[in-house]
Amino acid sequence: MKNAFVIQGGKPLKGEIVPQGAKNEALQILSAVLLTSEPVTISNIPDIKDVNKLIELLGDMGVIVERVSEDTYRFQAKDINTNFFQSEEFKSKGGSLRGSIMIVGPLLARFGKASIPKPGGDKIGRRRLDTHFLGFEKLGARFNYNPEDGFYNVDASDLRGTYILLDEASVTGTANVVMAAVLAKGTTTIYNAACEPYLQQLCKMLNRMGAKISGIGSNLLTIEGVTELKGTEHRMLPDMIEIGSFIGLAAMTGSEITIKNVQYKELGMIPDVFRRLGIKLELRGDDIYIPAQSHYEIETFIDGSIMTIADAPWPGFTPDLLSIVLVVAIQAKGSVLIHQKMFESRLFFVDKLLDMGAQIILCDPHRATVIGLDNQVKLRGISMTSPDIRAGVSLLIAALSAQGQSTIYNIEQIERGYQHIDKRLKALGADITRI
Ligand SMILES: CC(=O)N[C@H]1[C@@H](OP(=O)(O)OP(=O)(O)OC[C@H]2O[C@@H](n3ccc(=O)[nH]c3=O)[C@H](O)[C@@H]2O)O[C@H](CO)[C@@H](O)[C@@H]1O
Ligand SMILES: C=C(OP(=O)(O)O)C(=O)O
Repeated sequence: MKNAFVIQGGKPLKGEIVPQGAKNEALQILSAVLLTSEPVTISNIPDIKDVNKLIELLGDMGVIVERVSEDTYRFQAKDINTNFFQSEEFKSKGGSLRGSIMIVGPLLARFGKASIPKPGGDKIGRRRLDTHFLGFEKLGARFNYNPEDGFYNVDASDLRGTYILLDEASVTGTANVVMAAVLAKGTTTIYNAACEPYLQQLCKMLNRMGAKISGIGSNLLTIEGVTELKGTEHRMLPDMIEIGSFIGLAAMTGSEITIKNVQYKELGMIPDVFRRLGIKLELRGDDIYIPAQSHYEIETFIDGSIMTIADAPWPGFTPDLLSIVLVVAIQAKGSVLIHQKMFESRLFFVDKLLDMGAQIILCDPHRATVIGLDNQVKLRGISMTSPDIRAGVSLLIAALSAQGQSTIYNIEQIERGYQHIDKRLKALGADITRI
C-alpha cells in the first residue's frame, strides 16, 4: 500500500476549499446511534480512516448500516450481537482508534454491560481513561480492567442518576458519561463537564432523540433520565481542526485561500489565535478568506513580553491545533512560546522542523520557543515520518512551504483525520504525489 507523500514545495496555492465534517464530533455521534433501536440518519460524515473503522465496528456489532449518499448514513441498532464483544476481531478493531471508547456509555445505558479493549489513537503521551470509568461508577456501574487481555469491562443492571464532579474536563469522558446518564433512573448532574461544540452537538442530538439535557455549552450539565430514546437526523459541523490547519497552510505558503462554510460562530478563539500570529483573515459571509501574505508578525503581550500560545479545555485553545500554530510561527516575524499543557509527547516532532532549518528551542516536553524566520530563509525539503495526526499535517504544511522535495512517510496517521487530503490540496495547486 502507498504510504508516503512526495511533495515539491515552495509553490503558492490558490483557491477555495471546503472543510470536511468534524472527525471528533463524528466519533461521538456515531457512538450515540447505539442508544436507540430506531433509525438515526447522520450527514456530513467525513470519509476518513477513524470514522470508517467505527462505522465498520458498528456493523460488526449488528447495527444495520446503510449508506444513503456519499456523506450520509442511516444506522439502526435494533439487535446487537453481544458475542462479538468477546471476539479477537473486536479486540483488534476496537483497540485501533481512540473514539471507540465512546461506545461504552451507550452500551451500558441500553444493555447494562460493555467491554472495550484499551483504545488506540495517537501516541502523544499518557491518555488515561479514569474520568470515563469513575463517572460510570458514580452512576452505579462496576468496573474492572484486566491488564492481561487489555479489556475494560463495565457492568450495571441499574444505572441511577447522581451528582458527578468529573476529575478533569475530558472531552470523550464527558460524552461517554452523558450517554450513560440519559437512560439512567433519576437526575444526573455533571460538573466540570467538557463543553466544546462537538459535545454541544451531541447533547442537542440526544435531546432531539428524547433526552432531557440542560446546561448545554456550560460545564454544568443536568440530565433527567428517560426510559427510551427515539430516532433522529443529525448533520455534523465542519471540522474546526481542519479549518485551523488550512489557515496555517495559507499563511505558511503565502497563499490566497478561501475556506468555505466554516460555521464561524462555533470556532471559539481559533481565528483570533492565528490573528495573534499576525495572519490576516477576513470573514466573508460564513467563509474565511486569507489573502496571500509574505509577512506576518507575531504580536507581543500588552507589556511587550513574548507571546505564549497554550492549550486549555474549551473555550480555551484546542491542543489539536498547537502543532500547526508552531509550524506557522516558523516563518513569522517575532517569537512565540508554544506551551502544550495537555499532552506530554506532542512536541517532539520539532526535530524534523529543525532539520528543515527552523529556529526552535525545545525547552522541555511541553514547551517550545519558535524564533520566526520572517521568510528571510526558506525551509528545505527532507524525508521524515509522521508521528501523529496533527504533527503529520504540520509537517505537510512545512513541506509545502519548503524549497525542494520532501517525503513524508506513515501518512496513514494523517489520513485517519484528513479526508482525501492530497487530492484536495492538489486542487489548490499543491504538488503532492502518493508513493
Ligand atoms: C476522539 C477525540 O475526540 N479526541 C480528542 C479528545 O480526546 P480525549 O477525550 O481522549 O482527551 P481528554 O479531553 O480526555 O484529555 C486530553 C488530555 O488533556 C488532559 N486534560 C484534560 C482536561 C483537563 O481539564 N486537563 C487536562 O490536563 C488529559 O489528562 C489528557 O492528557 O479531546 C482532546 C482534548 O481536546 C483532543 O486532543 C482529542 O483530539
Ligand atoms: C489526538 C487526536 O485524535 P485521537 O484522540 O483520536 O487520537 C486528534 O484528533 O488530534
